[in-house]
Amino acid sequence: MAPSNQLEVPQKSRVTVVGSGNWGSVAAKLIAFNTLHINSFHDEVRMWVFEETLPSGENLSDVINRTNENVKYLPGIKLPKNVVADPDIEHAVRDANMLVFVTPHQFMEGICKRLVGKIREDAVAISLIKGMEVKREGPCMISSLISEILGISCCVLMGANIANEIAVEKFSEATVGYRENKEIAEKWVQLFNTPYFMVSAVQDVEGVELCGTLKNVVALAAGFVDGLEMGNNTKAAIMRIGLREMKALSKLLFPSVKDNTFFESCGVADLITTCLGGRNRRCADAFARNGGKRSFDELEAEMLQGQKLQGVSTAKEVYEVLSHRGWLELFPLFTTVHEICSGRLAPSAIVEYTEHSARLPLLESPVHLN
Ligand SMILES: NC(=O)C1=CN([C@@H]2O[C@H](COP(=O)(O)OP(=O)(O)OC[C@H]3O[C@@H](n4cnc5c(N)ncnc54)[C@H](O)[C@@H]3O)[C@@H](O)[C@H]2O)C=CC1
Ligand SMILES: O=C(CO)COP(=O)(O)O
Repeated sequence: MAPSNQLEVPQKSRVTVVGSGNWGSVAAKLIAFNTLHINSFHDEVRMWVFEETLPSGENLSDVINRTNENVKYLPGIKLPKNVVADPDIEHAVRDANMLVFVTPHQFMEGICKRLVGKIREDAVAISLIKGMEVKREGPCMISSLISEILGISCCVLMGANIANEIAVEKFSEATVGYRENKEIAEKWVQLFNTPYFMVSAVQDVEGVELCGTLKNVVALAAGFVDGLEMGNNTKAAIMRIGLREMKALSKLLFPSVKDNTFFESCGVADLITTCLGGRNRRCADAFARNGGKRSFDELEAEMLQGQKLQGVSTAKEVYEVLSHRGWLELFPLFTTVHEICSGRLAPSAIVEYTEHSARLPLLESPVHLN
């Protein structure tokens, strides 16, 4: 029997980051700084790498571990030495009780299915992923997908977070969304918060996640306007109307979504930064300048070098939800963005249809629509 005067040492939390793209690598950098400095976390941060062979013939994960740099997705930034790249996903998650999911959203269902039965029983998750899946029953947010497939609680972290800016430690803010357990949310805040990355928590997981997801569709609209050289007033109009549609759709889908969430970093601030400086905006700008003649797949491959756009597939997913529920006419901006991306309308349609949207008196009383 253990001597009765022996103090029980609390177990340190072990963190694994599932994903190592542009934001995934920066998230690992933020987290690894904190795990080194906060006693309740184990120093090492595992980062699962979707393995690929670099032009040099080396594996990406080997290069990250040798150079402490993700030379493909975050070149020029040193990662702390306690970030360990691991190409074996089951091995990477095995010992972790805090799982940070940060991959493009289209890969998450497959990843979760691979992890069933492979994670610790006491594991909790957070999703940094901006996107959704559409099932026969309706939209399924990525945090719900994680919770449902893996049977664990899942918070979200979203915000005005262009990864390359946070990588060089420029100040920004982020919002953690949680469902019930404030203690877990506070632990996530502690894990991410640094002097240049200010994180706060709100009890509105769907509101936070829908903000992060839907703003990518508005960013495409903003990019079209830039590509058409329509100027700042038009772009501001697109952002305002987009925000209105974001709020209306979020509340229609989840009546519990709170108005205040749209004023957090995950809301209006993320919308602004993505419409000014994001990848979705940049590719949509090029799409419009080419008169819609080069596909988004082609532009993504050429302009992003392996990084992935989320807005184009999200626009399609949103369109499916709207169409299934008979709401297309209530959301002209969201609808038009998908129709432009899929080649049914010219990029200039964004303004014609948005003018129509601006005149719609709708969406303040969504209860009528259910
Ligand atoms: N980059 C940014 O500034 C920000 C991104 N986000 C969100 O974070 C999420 C992840 O984006 P990033 O880290 O930027 O990724 P990324 O777009 O830079 O990189 C793509 C990633 O997907 C991986 N990949 C490619 N094929 C795969 C497959 N079949 N299965 C699994 N993984 C595969 C690649 O290895 C790479 O890690 C997205 O939802 C994005 O919207 C959120 C905030 C900021
Ligand atoms: O989500 C982002 C910033 O918060 C990044 O947006 P992009 O994927 O358009 O670059």
